[in-house]
Amino acid sequence: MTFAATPIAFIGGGNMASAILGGLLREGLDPKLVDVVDPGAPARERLAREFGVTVHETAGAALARSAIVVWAVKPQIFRDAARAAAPHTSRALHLSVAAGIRSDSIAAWTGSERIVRSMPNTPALVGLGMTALYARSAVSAEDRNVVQQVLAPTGATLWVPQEQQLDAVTALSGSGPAYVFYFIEAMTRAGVEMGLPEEQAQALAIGTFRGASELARSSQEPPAVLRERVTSKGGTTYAALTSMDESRVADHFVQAMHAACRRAAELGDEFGRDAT
Ligand SMILES: NC(=O)C1=CN([C@@H]2O[C@H](COP(=O)(O)OP(=O)(O)OC[C@H]3O[C@@H](n4cnc5c(N)ncnc54)[C@H](O)[C@@H]3O)[C@@H](O)[C@H]2O)C=CC1
Ligand SMILES: O=C(O)[C@@H]1CCC=N1
Repeated sequence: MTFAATPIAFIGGGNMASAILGGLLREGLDPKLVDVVDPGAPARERLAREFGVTVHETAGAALARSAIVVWAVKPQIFRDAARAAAPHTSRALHLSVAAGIRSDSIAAWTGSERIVRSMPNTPALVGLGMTALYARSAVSAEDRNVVQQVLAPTGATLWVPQEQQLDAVTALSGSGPAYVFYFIEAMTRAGVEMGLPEEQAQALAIGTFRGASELARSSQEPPAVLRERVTSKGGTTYAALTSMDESRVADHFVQAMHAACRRAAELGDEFGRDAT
């Protein structure tokens, strides 16, 4: 199966659906093969206008043609959305992007075992996403290959062997772009406080993240060595990092990510199969 000729449905047409769909259409998927279900009129209008796909207010028989169903709804409404779509999607390969919702729940709601859970991130919008994938045992090598093709236009993919590891991925790369934006905001604020115009401070902060990321990615050295190379003894970086260590910034940051990981697991409990 080549994805360019594969009918595909999206349940939920928001940020993540748009990122994946946009990538697929850029790579040559025919928009006539795409159905999107979203009860939100503005989302439907935007998807039809931007992508030329077929939009539906509710799930129905039109979904029966789809070989792949991408679940891109919030965890809180996954169960209701799944119950509405399940009668029409029993033959499909299911790909979920929802945080926390376990594949046991998705299997119970859809009546299917062909389920891949994924955790993408929003840089998928510019083709630089990081997506981790977990497949249930019923998923064939060919299905895995199809999922990788579907996500390839959004960036890099990797498989994790244990479903629980997706909670860690969620805390790391799923939520991670928000941490980077948080640091960009803080660095910009500091630049302004120290006398720079906001526009320049923000450009310097964004460019620094971009350059440092590329350096870390392309270098043979680990990030700790690259950090040490910036840090002259008794110099400015040393002053900043000493202040961060005194405030235990790294410890607090690690704790914050544990909170995100715990929340991912809680979402699975709160909104999963056994939730009341
Ligand atoms: N935004 C992010 O950075 C990431 C989000 N995710 C996951 O992706 C999923 C979707 O998140 P976003 O796209 O950011 O949310 P979003 O709010 O942009 O999109 C969700 C869409 O679902 C629609 N919807 C509501 N009820 C529905 C129903 N019954 N049937 C079909 N569609 C319905 C909404 O109208 C909305 O357009 C979530 O489960 C989230 O955990 C995963 C990785 C990163
Ligand atoms: O904040 C969230 O719950 C979702 C999952 C990862 C990024 N956004």
